[in-house]
This record gives sequence, structure tokens and C-alpha cells, in this order.
Amino acid sequence: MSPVLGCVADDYTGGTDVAAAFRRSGLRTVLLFGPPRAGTVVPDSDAVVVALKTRSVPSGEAVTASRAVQDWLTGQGVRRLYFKYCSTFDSTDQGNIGPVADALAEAAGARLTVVCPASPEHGRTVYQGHLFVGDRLLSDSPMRHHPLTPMTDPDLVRVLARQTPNEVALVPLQTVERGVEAVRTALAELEARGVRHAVIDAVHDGHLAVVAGATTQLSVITGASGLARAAGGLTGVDLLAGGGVPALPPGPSVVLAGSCSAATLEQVALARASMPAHRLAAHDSAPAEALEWLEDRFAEEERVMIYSSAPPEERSPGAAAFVERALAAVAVRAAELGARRIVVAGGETSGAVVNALGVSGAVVGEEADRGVPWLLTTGVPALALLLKSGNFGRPDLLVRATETP
Ligand SMILES: Nc1ncnc2c1ncn2[C@@H]1O[C@H](COP(=O)(O)OP(=O)(O)O)[C@@H](O)[C@H]1O
Ligand SMILES: O=C(O)[C@@H](O)C(=O)COP(=O)(O)O
Repeated sequence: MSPVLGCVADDYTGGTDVAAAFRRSGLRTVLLFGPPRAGTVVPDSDAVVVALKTRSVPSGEAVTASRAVQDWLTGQGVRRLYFKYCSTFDSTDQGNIGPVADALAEAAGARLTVVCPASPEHGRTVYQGHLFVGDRLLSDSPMRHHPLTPMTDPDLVRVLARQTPNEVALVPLQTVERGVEAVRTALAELEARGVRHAVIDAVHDGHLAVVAGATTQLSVITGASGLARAAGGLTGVDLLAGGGVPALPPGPSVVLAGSCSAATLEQVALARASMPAHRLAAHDSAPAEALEWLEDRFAEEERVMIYSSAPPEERSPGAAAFVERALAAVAVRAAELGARRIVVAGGETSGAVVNALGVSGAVVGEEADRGVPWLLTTGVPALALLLKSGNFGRPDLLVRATETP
């Protein structure tokens, strides 16, 4: 049977988050990393998520890669497409949310799509088009200091309008509160007016259920894992019988933290007290020093951490790609040295690590924390991966994830 839902995610941790959301809504979910290779066979599933590393690349590249995945998913029989981006709307004035959403909608022949990044379980809510992180506007949250996509404007209509030539409008909470028919009518009116992107308010899961119910006729919808879960719950697929989560492979663990987000900084601080840790700085000999440290430690330790995570004043501007490459090289060496569990903090960092390891797909297992599922890789190397979005997870996540069962 063909999957009912296909999803393009703009980074690897976002892919795991949305895959966990589909899985929680009862869908058998397959997660693929990177553009599917020719001849990739998708196991019997209800949802297929393809995670790309397109959040911070030039927008033309993001469009081309996302469109190719859309065509591939269509070839797999998928009829509805979900574009997953970050619940904190990580993007710049050049994109990539607007250009990719435009391209996917146009290719699907859709005149209108919805933009709904609310993910209440992660504290992301949207009111009057303004994105909140917990009790703060996005622009007052630590996201304003993100190394790649600093978010300094909380008004999503305004943010998106800078990324697309098409019209952007709001469906306010007052309409969402009136239910599915009211939202359907509002969307039809916006479509008739020539609006391409309808930003929709939502502050709790009930609102997301309304948005999901009102958008079943749209071939492309966009958002974070909150709407994905609501949309997945409407597919009519029977809930999984449960079980079926393979055990984590035994063997040593390595934590690689490249995220500089607030939650990661707290998790790294706690993990430093529980395992040997090495700070990777951004200077020429740092990658070699990190590898040497790993080789020294790995023989005798069950878990180690290498991190570059740092608060804004301690970061090295312009070093993002250098740091990603260094952490990816450490991951490859750790796998060669016998690591069986690799825990990565950060979306871009996860992309670099997973690509370097040559992992192309995974079965989605239990969540260590909300939106952070264990992944058991398919093919070689056989690893348990935990790819943690920068802002996700309880403070002790890295410690728990590396405990010997
Ligand atoms: N000390 C540092 N100085 C500068 N950039 C860094 C440093 N540590 C990590 N980075 C970069 O910051 C980016 C963090 O992004 P990402 O991994 O997506 O984390 P998050 O999930 O928190 O957004 C990565 O590109 C990473 O290489
Ligand atoms: O939607 C979310 O918040 C996450 O799934 C996500 O995309 C986080 O990205 P990173 O913080 O870059 O890991």
C-alpha cells in the first residue's frame, strides 16, 4: 500500500521530530536522510519522511532539492505533502521557508497553502500571527542569537512576506476558535483573493486539530511537528498495536554537541558532570586534537562527549561549517572505534554527522524526550542515533541517552 503522507523536512532533527509525531499519531513511519537514491525501496508504511539539510543553504539549492523529493514521493504514490520546518520558523529574509513552500505548492498545482508552525507541546504558539516560545515572543527568546538563523521578528506574516513574492495573510485565532467550517471558509476566501500563504494561529492542540480538519483538501500543507501530528491523526490509519521497537544496540556512546541553543547549553553542562568531555574550539588544530582525545578516552570509557556548544560571547563567528565538519569527523572515527550509540545535539550538526556516517535511513523508535526519538539505522553502519533539536529535551537528556541499559 502506498504511504498516505509524504513529508519533506528541512533538517535532520526536524525530520526525526516530525517522524516521531507521525508515529505517535499511529502511522508506520519511515525516515530517510538526504535525497533518496535511485532504486530506494520504501518498506510498507503510512508516512515517509525525507529529511534534507536545506534550512541554511542558498534558497535555489533548497528549492531544487525539495522539489526533487516531492517528485520522488509522488512516484511512491504519496498524494499529500507536508513541508516541515522549524517550530521557531528558522529562516532568513532570503528563505528558505517561503521559496520552498512556493515551489512545492506550484508543482502540486495548489493555489493556497497553510503556514502553521505552532507546536504547543514544545511551547511554540502563534497568536495574531506572532510566534511565541514559551511566554516570550520569538524575538525575545534565545532564538534571536541563533548562529545561522537569528530570529528577530516575531510577526510571521511579515517574516514570510519578505521571503516570497506571493501574498501572505492571517487566519486569526478568533476564526480557528469557531471551528473547521469557519477555517475552511476563511481559506476559501483567501484563495479567491489570490493569497498563497495563510498563516494560521494556534495556541493548543485543539486548534491544530481544527486546522488539520480544515485543510484535508489541500495537497500541500506546512508547519512543524504539531500540525503534522494532528494531520497524521486524521488519516484513518489504525493505531499501531504497540511494541515492535527494536532494542538499542549495546556498546559505547558518544555525544556530539554543536548546538548553541539554550536547552543544549544546559544539557551539555549537566553531561560534563557525568562523563569525560572535550571542548572543540574553532582553531586549525582543534579537529586533530578532538580526534586524539577521542582515541585516548574511548578505549576505557563507556561514554564521552565532544562539544562546541557555547553562549554567544564565546562563539567563533563564521566557524559554523568548520565546527560541523570537525564533529562529523569525530562521529566517523567513533563509529570506527566501536561506538554503537551516537547522540547529536543540533539540527545542522546532525545533518553533517549523519551524512558523514553514510546513514541513509532509519526506523523510528521510542522517544527519549518529546520530539527526540531513537533511530535505528537501516543498513551499515548499524547504530542507534539520537538526533536532538537544539531546543528540545529535558536537562538530563544527554546523560540518560548514554546510560548503559
Ligand atoms: N563555538 C561555536 N562557534 C561558532 N559556531 C558554532 C559553535 N559551535 C557550534 N557552532 C555552529 O552553530 C550551528 C548550530 O546549529 P545547529 O546544529 O542546527 O543547532 P540548533 O539545533 O541549536 O539550531 C552549527 O552550524 C554549528 O557548527
Ligand atoms: O520544529 C522544531 O522545533 C524542530 O523539529 C526543529 O526543526 C529544530 O531544529 P534545530 O533546533 O536546528 O535542531
